[in-house]
Amino acid sequence: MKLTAQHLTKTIGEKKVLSQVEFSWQTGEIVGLVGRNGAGKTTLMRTLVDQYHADHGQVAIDDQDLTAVPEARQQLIYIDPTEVFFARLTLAKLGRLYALGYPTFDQARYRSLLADNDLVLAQRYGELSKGYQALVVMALNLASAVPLILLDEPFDGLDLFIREMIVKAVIDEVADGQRGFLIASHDLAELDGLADRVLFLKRGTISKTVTLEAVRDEAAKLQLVFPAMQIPAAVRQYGQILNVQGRVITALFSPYTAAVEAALTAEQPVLIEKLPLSLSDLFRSEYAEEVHHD
Ligand SMILES: Nc1ncnc2c1ncn2[C@@H]1O[C@H](COP(=O)(O)OP(=O)(O)OP(=O)(O)O)[C@@H](O)[C@H]1O
Repeated sequence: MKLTAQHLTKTIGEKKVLSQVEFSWQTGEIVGLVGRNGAGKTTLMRTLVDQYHADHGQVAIDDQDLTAVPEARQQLIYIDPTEVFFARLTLAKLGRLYALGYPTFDQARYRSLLADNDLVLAQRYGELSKGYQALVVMALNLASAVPLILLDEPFDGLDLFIREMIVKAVIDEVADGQRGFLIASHDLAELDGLADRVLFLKRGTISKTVTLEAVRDEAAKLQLVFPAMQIPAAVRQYGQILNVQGRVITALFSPYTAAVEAALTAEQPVLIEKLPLSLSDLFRSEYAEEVHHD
């Protein structure tokens, strides 16, 4: 099953929050969604499920346009625990509520997921700590048995063990290819190990899509020191400077080809060393220019 978003545009007040957003995502895939604060990640999720009506554009699941075939939305879930009703409801009531919206909802699985974490049906959502609230949201997502699951900041404020539980649940769920996750997160380290592909949201649109494995094959993060104090032109021409400390330059070269390597070697570096390339480096490189402009 595949979700396709095309030309999605959403203006809120005077602000064009989303502009011509295009991407696809399918079951079996874990896709990360990253962007700076206010980039529009939550708005994108809300627009995908029609909580916000798009001004333009389409969202389709397989070949079914969600506006023309609204029941196809039951293949897609976005739980927004900031909705006011959440806090006052018991976990039992939340289960019943989601079972109304999602006919596939499995009450037995919901109860068992809660019990695994010592959560009791009579407890009110609003009385739980942040980590346990996150586990309830995950239990609702999984019990809904919906193929395409949107997670908005699922790791925010969670301790290591609860984070690991959520990561494990996501990995287990995609293993048989029946489910897919789109995860918006600022936890780049967590997404790095988890996402197959990462969408970068910038100025309201998907500015870049990165398959982490592919980028690690074709790009290189290098630490460089040159005899002269000045940064050689080749570094600026082929690379994106991530950091300069004294004479030590850290830069990202994407792609890192034989020609780029030759151009750098021609500058007779005193040090040229490959460093592990992380999602944080790609994030820094993608948004560096915005930071300088702020
Ligand atoms: N209901 C709303 N009313 C007014 N402005 C809104 C509303 N929803 C979103 N926005 C604006 O849209 C922009 C994008 O917000 P959004 O919450 O989607 O960003 P985000 O990428 O999820 O941010 P963060 O990482 O900080 O959570 C912001 O400028 C925000 O103020």
